[in-house]
Amino acid sequence: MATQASLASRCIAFSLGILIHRHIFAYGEWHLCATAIMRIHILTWISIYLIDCYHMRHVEAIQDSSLIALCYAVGLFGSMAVYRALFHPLQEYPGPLAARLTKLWHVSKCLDSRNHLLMDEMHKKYGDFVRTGPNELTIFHPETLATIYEGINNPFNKPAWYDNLRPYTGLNTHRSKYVHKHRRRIWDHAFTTSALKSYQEALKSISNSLDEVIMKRVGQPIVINDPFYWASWDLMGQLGFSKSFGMLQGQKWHFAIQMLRKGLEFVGPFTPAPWLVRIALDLRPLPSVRNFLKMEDWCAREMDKRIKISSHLVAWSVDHDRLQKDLHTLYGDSIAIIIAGSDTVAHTLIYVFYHLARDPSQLTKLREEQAGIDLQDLRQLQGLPHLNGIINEVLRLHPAVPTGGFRETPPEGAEIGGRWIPGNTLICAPRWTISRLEACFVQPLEFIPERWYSKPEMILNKKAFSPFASGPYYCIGKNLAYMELTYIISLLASKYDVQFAPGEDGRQVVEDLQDQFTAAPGKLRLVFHQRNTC
Ligand code: HEM
Repeated sequence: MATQASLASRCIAFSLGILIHRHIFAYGEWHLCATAIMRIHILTWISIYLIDCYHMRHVEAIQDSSLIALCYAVGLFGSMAVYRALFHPLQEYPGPLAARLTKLWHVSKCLDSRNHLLMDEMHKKYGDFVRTGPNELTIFHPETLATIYEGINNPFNKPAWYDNLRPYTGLNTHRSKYVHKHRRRIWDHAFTTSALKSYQEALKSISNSLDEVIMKRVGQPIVINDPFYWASWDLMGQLGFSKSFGMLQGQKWHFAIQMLRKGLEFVGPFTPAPWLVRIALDLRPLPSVRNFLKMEDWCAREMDKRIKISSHLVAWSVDHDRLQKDLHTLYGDSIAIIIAGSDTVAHTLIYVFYHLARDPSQLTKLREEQAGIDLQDLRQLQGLPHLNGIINEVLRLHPAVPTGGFRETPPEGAEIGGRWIPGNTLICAPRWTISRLEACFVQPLEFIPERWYSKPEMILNKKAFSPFASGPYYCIGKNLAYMELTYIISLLASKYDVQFAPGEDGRQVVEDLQDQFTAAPGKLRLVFHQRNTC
């Protein structure tokens, strides 16, 4: 009798697993409730065990409840696996079998945060359209970036990944187009031409501090990553919170930024599975997760002190008497300012100087076009073709956001690169591979700044170049980034010769690059020499 009851309960558990998949989990988004779902399942398991304890011995109760849980799991995950492998609308697209079944495949492959290399390998193996998740396509067709981003009324949506900062939501993470449009208008005030002009003084002062740091180490090997990160973070601290982090002055990392950079380490491996990010943030099992949360708190506290770029954002909430209501948005915005504005620029500077050290003729060309130019006049610098060519070529070969910037097709589906993609499919378009396609650039792996001004025939398809994205979510800091890059590169190029440090061959900076949504380059050791102007 007891055996029959146990068998019946296991059959019920198995069927329940299938039903829950087919009628509940197969619809809508569940990532935000991932921790609650996990807890409900564990509690149910414990409850079954306690009920069993009334009419069984302790060991039998454990066995029985575990078998019921196992049958339920087989029903649930079995149903998912059969549907994903055999009946899913993305069925026709090639890709690894494990990737069709679960995103845990992707997580396991990204433990070293080299998603850009993994995706490149997928492209070589499977072609332009690869199924990299149960409901995800990674598309390498040159048209993809333009299709998913461009156009004021672009129908593509931001997917679940952008909920990672919840409850905070910054400009870059609003998924509602309506809310984003409204917040973007407020942000726009901080990036007008006159606002950018008002940031020049801070930029020049921080660039001078950077110059002093390099000057002190002239003739000696220097890991250039540190000063470039310090400079870009100090500037964002100054603009975002009206307070530099003081890293260039102290020549050491600020604790909050150190926490942030350690915290970002968990973004790389967990990026493919937003539900896993949610569980990690709620349960805080890893030091990197705790660091990330500490950094969020720090940003929230600094935002309370507001000013400069932030002052434009805070002023609107104050004027509309909704400061308290907007706090989570303002905290999210402060995280957006410092992460989006600092990591990206430092990354780009590191690769610019990597290329200058590899090919000294680039420095010569930069100096030739500097002749007769007032290096303090940022407008003149922005018109220099070779300088801009170098920046664009670095952004092409080393995009600061190598694979991130995911989108979801609209519910009715969409065409990308001549193929119809079903609705609500997650689309990944890895810039790192697309901007190196032979179909789009002549000698795609070579560093040729001239292709951006005197050799346009070397660009076969400009749509493959989208380092700042485009359309309604394009990078609001693009002009600020060019302003920073042109000024800092010109200043250092005019004063120093640069070469690889003894024993440095430039491989580490490229090979150790980590893709953590924004990218973290490997170490680069350089030697700066004061320029001989005689
Ligand atoms: C080389 C420098 C930079 C690069 C390559 C870059 C790249 C990008 C990209 C690709 C996006 C779109 C991300 C997505 O779709 O999820 C983006 C968005 C954004 N960037 Fe940048 N960025 C740079 C510098 C900056 C700077 C200096 C700031 C200044 C605060 C900034 C602030 C932002 C913000 C706030 C967004 C979100 C815009 C929105 O959703 O409306 N970025 N950036």
